[in-house]
Amino acid sequence: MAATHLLIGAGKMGGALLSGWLDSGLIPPRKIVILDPAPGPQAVYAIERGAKHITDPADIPRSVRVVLLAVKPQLFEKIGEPLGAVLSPTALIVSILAGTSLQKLDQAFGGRVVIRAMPNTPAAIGAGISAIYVDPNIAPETILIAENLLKSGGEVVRVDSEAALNAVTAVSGSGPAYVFHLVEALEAGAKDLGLPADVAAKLARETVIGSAKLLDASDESPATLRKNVTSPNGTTQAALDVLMGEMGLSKLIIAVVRAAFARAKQLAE
Ligand SMILES: NC(=O)C1=CN([C@@H]2O[C@H](COP(=O)(O)OP(=O)(O)OC[C@H]3O[C@@H](n4cnc5c(N)ncnc54)[C@H](O)[C@@H]3O)[C@@H](O)[C@H]2O)C=CC1
Ligand SMILES: O=C(O)[C@@H]1CCC=N1
Repeated sequence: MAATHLLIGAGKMGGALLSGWLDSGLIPPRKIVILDPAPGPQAVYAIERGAKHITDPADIPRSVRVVLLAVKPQLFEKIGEPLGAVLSPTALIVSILAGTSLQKLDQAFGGRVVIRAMPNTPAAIGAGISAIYVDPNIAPETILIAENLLKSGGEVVRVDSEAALNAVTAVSGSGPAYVFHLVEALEAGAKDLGLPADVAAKLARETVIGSAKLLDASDESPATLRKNVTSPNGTTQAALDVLMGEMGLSKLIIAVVRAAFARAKQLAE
């Protein structure tokens, strides 16, 4: 069975998407080639099941038709053009690199169809959200191939400008880190009140997991679910007076996503 799909960079995000391909049965392992000098655990699992592992771009099979590019943006500067020289001229390139513009990608992969996407790590368990931007001239069947690569990791939305991908990166690409830090912060708050470390960690973790599951299962908005916790003049009200006050979380999160957005734009320069 000739390999058709190439993953370049099988680290945290490339590996997460690779897990989705295998778990959903979208691509059989024998059709996958992994180019990475130090593949992560999901890639090792795929290689054990028949995916081909290479470390030299010269070994990329000519049969490869679809490429998922998932190396660090800084590395792309070095390996982009050499890759362009060896890939099939008809290969479709899907790039998940933060802030790496289509213009830069086209310089390396000129003549090939290139689609930019921004996934997130919950894709590893099929609970991700990805956004893609596609040039309006790209054929629907080609777009479908790119969407399917991401759909095995969760939901996919389309944005209508390349610039919007930098905002997506700041919100959902980096977003899981904000939520995990919320767990860390809640744990710190629990310890500050004198709870034992193991109890603090469990309370924080299960509160975030349970709230996310409730949000997922409920038809109510996040605002209604928040109000459902809040008794007039009760404890939650006292907390929300701080959380939603003058220097509250909304202002902080707006500053947070703006910082990520600025960095994504900087990477594109
Ligand atoms: N981690 C995340 O949550 C997300 C990451 N991204 C994007 O995904 C890309 C990868 O990020 P991570 O997976 O976090 O990084 P990572 O460092 O976990 O993975 C990068 C992989 O590239 C490999 N690599 C190094 N040199 C290579 C070479 N010459 N050829 C092929 N592979 C090589 C490394 O061994 C590593 O396995 C970045 O461009 C990032 O912007 C996008 C969305 C979310
Ligand atoms: O931190 C980063 O640059 C990448 C992009 C989105 C999540 N991780």
